[in-house]
Amino acid sequence: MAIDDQDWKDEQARVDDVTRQINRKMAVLEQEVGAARGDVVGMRKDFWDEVTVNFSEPDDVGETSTSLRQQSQVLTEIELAHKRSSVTLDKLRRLSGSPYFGRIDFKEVGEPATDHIYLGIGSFLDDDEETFLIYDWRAPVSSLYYDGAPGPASYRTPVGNIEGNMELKRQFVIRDAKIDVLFDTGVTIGDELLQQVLSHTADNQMKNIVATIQKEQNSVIRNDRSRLLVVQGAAGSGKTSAALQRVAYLLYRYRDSLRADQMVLFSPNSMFNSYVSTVLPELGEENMLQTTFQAYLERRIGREFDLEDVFSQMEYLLAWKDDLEHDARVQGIRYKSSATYLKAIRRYTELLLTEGMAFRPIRFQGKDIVTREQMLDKFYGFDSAVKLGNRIELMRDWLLKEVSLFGRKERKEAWVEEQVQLMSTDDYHRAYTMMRRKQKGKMPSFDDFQLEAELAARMVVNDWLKPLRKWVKRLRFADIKAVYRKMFTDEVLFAKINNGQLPEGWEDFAKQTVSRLDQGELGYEDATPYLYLKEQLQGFRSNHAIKHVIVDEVQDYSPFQLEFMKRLFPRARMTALGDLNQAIYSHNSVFDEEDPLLELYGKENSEIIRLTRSYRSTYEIVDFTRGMIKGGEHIIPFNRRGDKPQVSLYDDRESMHTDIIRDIHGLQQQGYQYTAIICKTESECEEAYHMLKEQITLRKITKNTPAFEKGTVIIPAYLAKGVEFDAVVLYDASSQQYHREAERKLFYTACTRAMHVLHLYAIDEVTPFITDMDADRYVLNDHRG
Ligand SMILES: Nc1ncnc2c1ncn2[C@@H]1O[C@H](COP(=O)(O)OP(=O)(O)OP(=O)(O)O)[C@@H](O)[C@H]1O
Repeated sequence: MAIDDQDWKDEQARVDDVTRQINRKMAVLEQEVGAARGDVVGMRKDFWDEVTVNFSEPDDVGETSTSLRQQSQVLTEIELAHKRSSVTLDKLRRLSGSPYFGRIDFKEVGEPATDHIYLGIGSFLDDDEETFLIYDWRAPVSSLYYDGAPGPASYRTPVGNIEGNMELKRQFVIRDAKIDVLFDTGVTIGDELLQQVLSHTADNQMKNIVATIQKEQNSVIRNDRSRLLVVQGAAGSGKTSAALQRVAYLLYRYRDSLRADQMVLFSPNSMFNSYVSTVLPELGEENMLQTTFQAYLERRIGREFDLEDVFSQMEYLLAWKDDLEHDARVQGIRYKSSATYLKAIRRYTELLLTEGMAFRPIRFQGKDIVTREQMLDKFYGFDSAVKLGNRIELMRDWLLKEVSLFGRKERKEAWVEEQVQLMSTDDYHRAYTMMRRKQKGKMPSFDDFQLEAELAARMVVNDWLKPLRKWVKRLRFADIKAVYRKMFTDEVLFAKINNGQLPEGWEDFAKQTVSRLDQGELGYEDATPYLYLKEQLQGFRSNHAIKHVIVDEVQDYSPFQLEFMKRLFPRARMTALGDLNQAIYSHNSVFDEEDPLLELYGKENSEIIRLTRSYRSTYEIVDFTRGMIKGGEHIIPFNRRGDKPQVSLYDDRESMHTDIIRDIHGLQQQGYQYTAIICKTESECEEAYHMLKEQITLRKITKNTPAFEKGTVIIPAYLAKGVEFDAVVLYDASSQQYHREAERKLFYTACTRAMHVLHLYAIDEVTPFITDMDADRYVLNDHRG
């Protein structure tokens, strides 16, 4: 809706006024912060002058500690005030150039006047601290802006619903305190503004979207009812964005009881972690904890095995060979990621209460301290009601005692005497000091030589037994690897724990599992089950401090892994975001079957929100990509226009490379700063990189790349998950590379990374994922002879 000149002038006058007030407040705060900083530094320096330190009499000691406590309290208060002022100052700095982005006029039922509510990324009060000149976008009243249209409207507050009438909804773009764009709008947050925002080029970090949050995204952000919130959304529908604004919202809404370090985000890889890490600080909030599931597995079992990571597994599976070994591995992966396997392991642990446990004997220099049989006798000698975890703990205490008894006897052995002779002067001095301490100042006597030698022997034995004790304390005597391995060597046992039957392909994948274990390796598909079994035996390690877990790209998790996470964070609520069409791994996905995710906390505690509008890519790119997946017609492209994707076909690789190089140069000239050449695998990236790197400046992205940076990159499709580029050049979209159904989602994921330009190159024949769709969704350039 057009705004008349007077309106524009009035609004600019208000911007000027608010900015003036912000700047004034900033000047005051800057002084305060400077002074407080001086106070803290001064206090720290003078700390000891201000307190009376006297330890000579008991009364003085009391007085001294009170004085110390008071001083440190004063210091803490000053520091806290300093921190608060710094945070406010940061917020004001962010507001000063662009104080707000929206306005609503709302007349509450029963109130005489209409309120003019201006929304920004933080709130700001006038000098009297009474009137809100700017409301925080997360305040209850702000939801009107995102959800309502002019007319009767209401919003929820902690004390109930407020009804009224929205008389106006206005949007602004303010830069350097000058209004650039101003218009009134209807239901949705103006398409015009979205057009502007979305036509910008990519950035090396994700941006906040608070000015243009859409209604359905707002329902994700403000949902605080369910234990589990599942967000299923198309590629580019704003799942990650909504999740991050949701964290900011929750931190605001529950600011008295929720801190950023009580929330954790599970990301698909570490590059993604860096990509999203600026959104919350931009919104004035501290970052939540960020990790990957892989990093967690590494930490828990990376020392026990040569642990395969999910990307290496992916490389193996994509280097597809039509052989039995490959098929068996896929069958194994599917089974091992299922909830059925989880139940089988539970049954197995029940059986272990009566038989089948495996132990490593406790030995020292070839001598048995406790044999395997003795350990089994002890383990199965406990009352049957004692749980596995408790038994292992009791075993640990018993074994430590046995090691001590053994050590005492060992002191008289000849090797100990030899070691005593070899002791360094320092060590001997240690033994001597220990002896004097025992004697409590008595005069040395003739027997002391005897005692000194005994203590030296004790020291030697203790030092030598230290690693063994540590090993016992870490419960390494429970041979979890053997217990896990046994499942795959005993088919009767396996059938028994698996509903009386062997899963399909068991013989083959069991052999593979055993062979890898014997080489000290653990496949990615075995990692979580192994850890689960380990925890069943040794007790679960759970994190009670975390109150909220956000799982991005949740389709990449198996039901097994999600169950595991639920146990890992027993007190947490979960937000799970994903897209069925981007489930690129071979394992079962939590999105595979009939919403197994909803079983996790029970349907009554779960809610699902679907996002169908796609914002990242132009209309033409979305129209093309949705043509390659089932149900694609439900994805609604945002109406930002661009060129149709170009598909170029060649006879040979050399001509294809020549054109790719020309294409990249052209894209650079057009000002696109983020361009990706996306390959299927890392090995394909490697080959292409060598062919292209002389002619274009190219950076190779691998699973170890920590941060997303500007320029032209070459990247395997599975690592491009979650991020976006101005232009995507899809390297080798030929039918030879992409034709198996299992590759469809990977191909889709790669293509949906493009914001403005999508160019695909192929040799001989184009993938059926493209040729099966209407030819008018793309432009074909056939360069074959
Ligand atoms: N309401 C919005 N206003 C402005 N930009 C938006 C909005 N929603 C999404 N976007 C933009 O769309 C792009 C895609 O968003 P995001 O990465 O959050 O989507 P996603 O659903 O997680 O995507 P994918 O599953 O494909 O990784 C981002 O550039 C984001 O800034």
